[in-house]
Amino acid sequence: MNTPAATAAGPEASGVRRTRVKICGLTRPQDLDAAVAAGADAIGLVFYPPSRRCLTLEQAAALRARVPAFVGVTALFVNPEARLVQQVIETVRPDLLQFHGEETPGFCAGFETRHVKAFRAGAPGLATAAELARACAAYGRAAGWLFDSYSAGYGGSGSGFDTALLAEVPRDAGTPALILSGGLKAETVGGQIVALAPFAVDVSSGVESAPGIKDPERIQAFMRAVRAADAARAP
Ligand SMILES: O=C(O)c1ccccc1NCC(=O)[C@H](O)[C@H](O)COP(=O)(O)O
Repeated sequence: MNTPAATAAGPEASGVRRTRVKICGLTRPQDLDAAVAAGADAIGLVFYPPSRRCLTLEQAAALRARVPAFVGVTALFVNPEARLVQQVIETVRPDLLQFHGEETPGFCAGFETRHVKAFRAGAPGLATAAELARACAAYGRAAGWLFDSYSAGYGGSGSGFDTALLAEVPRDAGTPALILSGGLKAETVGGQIVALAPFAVDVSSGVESAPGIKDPERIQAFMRAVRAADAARAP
């Protein structure tokens, strides 16, 4: 469960006043349009075959073509072959790669496209705040560190984690952006934003009616909750 525990990083730590939002695991054009219309900053496309949200290159390229200027596209992988990542880069042209598996820092940084490294908070080796902070430090070339829950599978599970584990994650200017994820929904995201001041939040299950099927009303409710929390913590 996501608990808005106090951490070393208070709402002022990042200086962020508008929390960025990524809607992840899109599979249908109408869901993409709904995310863009609701004001999402970025969308995520999954390239992990066991996932019910996994796309073919052709499906992903068709979705990508609908994304307007200034909305980012992120391609998600779990322990991929470099060849798949390269194919996605060439076919889909994502703005960011997002790695959810045990990819090494060198692998993640070995492509011309920048990346986000996802961490499963609470997993063996990432089960204390100090362990999580140490793991982040190894991925200093990432554009962002995304914190997800530790559950069966590698992500998009809809379950949260104890956010006290984020207490030692570096938040200095110039460090990778802190992206909060894992089981967020309209009812809970505001409290997390006020407590943790993440640079961005990332949601999939919490705006779905079924895996891979987004619900426009849940997307809108999620965006409203984020904006209300931003307003609540404005100076
Ligand atoms: O969506 C998937 O099926 C998936 C599979 C493997 C790795 C990552 C995956 N999704 C990641 C995300 O959707 C988000 O980054 C994050 O995990 C949020 O998930 P949720 O708890 O469902 O909001």
